[in-house]
Amino acid sequence: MMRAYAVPAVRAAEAAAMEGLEEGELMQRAARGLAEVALTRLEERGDRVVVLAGSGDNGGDALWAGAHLATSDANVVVVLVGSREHTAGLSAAREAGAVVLEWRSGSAADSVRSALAEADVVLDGIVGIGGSPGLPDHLRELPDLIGDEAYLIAVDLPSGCDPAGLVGADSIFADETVTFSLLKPCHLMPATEPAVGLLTVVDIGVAEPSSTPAVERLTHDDVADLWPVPGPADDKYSRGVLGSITGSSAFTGAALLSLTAAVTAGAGMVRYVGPDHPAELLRAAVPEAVFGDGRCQAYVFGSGWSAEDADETQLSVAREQLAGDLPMVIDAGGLDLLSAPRSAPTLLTPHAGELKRLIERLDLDEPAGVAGAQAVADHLSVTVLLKGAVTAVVSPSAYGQPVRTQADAPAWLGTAGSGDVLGGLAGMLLAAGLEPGVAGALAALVHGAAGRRANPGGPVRALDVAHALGPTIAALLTARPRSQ
Ligand SMILES: NC(=O)C1=CN([C@@H]2O[C@H](COP(=O)(O)OP(=O)(O)OC[C@H]3O[C@@H](n4cnc5c(N)ncnc54)[C@H](O)[C@@H]3O)[C@@H](O)[C@H]2O)[C@@H](O)CC1
Repeated sequence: MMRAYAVPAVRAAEAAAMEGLEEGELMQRAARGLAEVALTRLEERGDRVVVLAGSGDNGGDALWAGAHLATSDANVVVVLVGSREHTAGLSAAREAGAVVLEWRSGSAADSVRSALAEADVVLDGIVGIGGSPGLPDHLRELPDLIGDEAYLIAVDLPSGCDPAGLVGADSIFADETVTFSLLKPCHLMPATEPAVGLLTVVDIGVAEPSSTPAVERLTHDDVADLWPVPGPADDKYSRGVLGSITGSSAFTGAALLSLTAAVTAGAGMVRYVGPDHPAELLRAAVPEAVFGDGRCQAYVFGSGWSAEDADETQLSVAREQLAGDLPMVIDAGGLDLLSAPRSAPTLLTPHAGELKRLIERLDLDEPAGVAGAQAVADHLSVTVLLKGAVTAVVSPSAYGQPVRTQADAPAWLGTAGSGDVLGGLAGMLLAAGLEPGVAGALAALVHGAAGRRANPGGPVRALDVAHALGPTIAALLTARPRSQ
């Protein structure tokens, strides 16, 4: 499990770690760890380093690391970009032989431009967790000035990223981010993670807070502890029966993909509710399915139909179940049916466009992203799984749960029908008794992993992803035994 903590919790943990240490010791540890990483990255690249140093302690880390690098014979140019700088760090860098330039306002001098264009490694110490979203105005052109060959290491976080990870803004896009002991939300959130690059954690001795993290991410090692593995006393009913109200005459494939995913991922049983056209196809393609409504432990509905042209039986079963108390995954067209809070466990699975529509229909204030998903989750008392390259699972604030994010999927998974597979998979997990937050995160992880396994390094079709679920789950379950 990866956990990221909000800035106040990080600051409190750092303050606790500093008690009993000499002043500046944490910064020294951070700078040494950072310099070690930079030295390794320099090995095959050259010896020219540019240190971009801002006003705060983040700049201090970068300056001290610059001093270490200069002592190790790197050719270091410091560029001071803030209104002031960490005095001791700057003196150390100077004494170690670094050249010091300034770019505090306006456009960059030629000396700064050529240092940036020729750098082998750039350390971004402009701003860290004390920063607000966006680069300072005068540094907007900075990303264009850094040579294509340079390896860009962000100190703690890429400057310009919202530390909370909620707002996308102009920022540095790093090849690697070196952070210290604790992850921050921006490292794992959809709006900011793309700027982070490879994430390296240097342990500087700050202990993990005991408070709830702001963001959590499941890793492959967590799957065995969470996946509903049947025991000898189980049968198809106790394992969970999923009702799938998916597909339509126009979108027959959505039903096929949803059911195939649920069956392949290990549903005890799947009941299909829908018109003849997908049903005939399903009788041949998913012989395990049972047709017509009946006793279920959870439902998935909405994939492959819209509320305007859905089949009448589908609509009436969906509406009846919506008013009932069974867990549900609500996908695609089904999202239009929900306007009032639901007390039973509910997982909505919109993509960004569907979330935007939902926010507009519900007349909520937040525009989009994780904040938008949170507003919907709070308004409807549901868990929202916002699909994307980084998928976020957001539960109502009252639950006190962290935002869960997963980034397991190759970009090839952005293909028609992929979401139908995810819906069937998540539905199967709800039917097995998992709560929506865990079911959503686990489904996103397994879906992404199956997307890789279906055709490593190349394009995938959704049906292959659904077929890859069984072997993917087996591999995840057998890679590490369940904890006791
Ligand atoms: N507290 C500690 O013990 C440790 C702190 N560390 C470092 O300290 C950093 C936090 O230091 P600070 O609290 O000084 O904060 P920062 O270094 O992130 O920066 C705050 C400074 O940047 C300015 N600033 C804010 N937003 C800006 C923006 N968008 N553009 C430009 N300037 C902006 C502020 O006016 C302030 O001067 C961490 O990210 C980490 O790198 C590390 O040394 C590890 C130990």
